[in-house]
This record gives sequence, C-alpha cells and structure tokens, in this order.
Amino acid sequence: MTSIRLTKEFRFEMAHALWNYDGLCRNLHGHSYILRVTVKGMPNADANHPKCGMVMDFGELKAIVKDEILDRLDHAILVSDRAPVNDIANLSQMAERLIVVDYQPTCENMLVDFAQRIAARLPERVMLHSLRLNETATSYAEWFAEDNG
Ligand SMILES: Nc1nc2c(c(=O)[nH]1)N=C([C@H](O)[C@H](O)COP(=O)(O)OP(=O)(O)OP(=O)(O)O)CN2
Ligand SMILES: [Zn+2]
Repeated sequence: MTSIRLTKEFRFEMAHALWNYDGLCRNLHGHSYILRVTVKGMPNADANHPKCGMVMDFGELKAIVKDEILDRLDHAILVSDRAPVNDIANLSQMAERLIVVDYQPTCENMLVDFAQRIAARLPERVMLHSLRLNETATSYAEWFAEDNG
C-alpha cells in the first residue's frame, strides 16, 4: 500500500490587528489569506467502494474546512481578548463577524488553532500532515505534524 499526501487550497479575506505590536500591524487591517491543507493516508483499495482510489474525498475536506474555518473567518475581524474588544464590538454592523480569540492573531497562532480544529474532524486513518497559511504574497507560516508529535 502506498501512502499519499493530498492538498487542497482555500482562500478567505479577514481583518486583524496585532495587540500592542510595535509596528503598523497594530492597526486593524486586512489580508487575503491562502490556506493549504495537506492530509496523508492510504487510498481506499475497495474496488466496490464509490471512494475507491481516494485518501479522502476533496469534497469532504472542503466541507470540514468550510465548517471550521471559512464560515467563521471569511470577512471577519479577528482580535485577541487582550485588545479593547468592546470598542470594536460597538462598531455595530461593521463588526457582525467579530471573532475574539485567546491568542494574538498571528499566522502562527492561527495555524495552531486550525490544526486542532481540522485534525479533530478527519476520518479515521487520515492524518493531518501539514498546513501552510499565506498572510501576504511574501509571508507565510507552516505547521507540520512531524514537528508537533
Ligand atoms: N511572525 C509574524 N510576523 C508578523 C505577522 C505574523 O503573523 N507573524 N504579521 C504581521 C502583520 O499582520 C502583516 O502580516 C505584515 O506582514 P509583512 O510580511 O511584514 O507585510 P508587508 O506588507 O510589510 O510585507 P512586504 O511584502 O515585505 O511589503 C507582521 N509580522
Ligand atoms: Zn496582518
């Protein structure tokens, strides 16, 4: 049996601010994030199964990422609970999707959060191999299961 890595790419638009940061990113600003999710497993070998030849259906992976990440974060504002969250919440309709997290919303911390959420939803015998999150065209962070075993 051969182990195969499967990757799907997702895109979402999100605003954030780095609380107490010593540079421009302390201001609310937005990014067009690109998230690449790679899973690993053996393709289904049952010739009678509709998913024969698949590690997992790309559609199933898409549904997980949509549920756990895109539906929450696309066009959202992500801020740390250490920031003045109530002031932002008072922006009323401009902050309908205000997501408050217990971490500084860097791409590194977002990946830790994403890895936990995605791994918990994968089918049996499919492992989360890695994640890559581009915050800008020139900046990205990566999470690898092998680094975090
Ligand atoms: N290690 C990290 N550093 C920074 C993060 C982060 O998530 N992890 N985030 C930011 C800002 O939010 C923003 O993404 C700025 O990134 P940067 O690459 O500095 O963006 P620029 O537009 O200045 O990049 P250039 O392409 O070089 O113009 C800051 N740091
Ligand atoms: Zn940023």
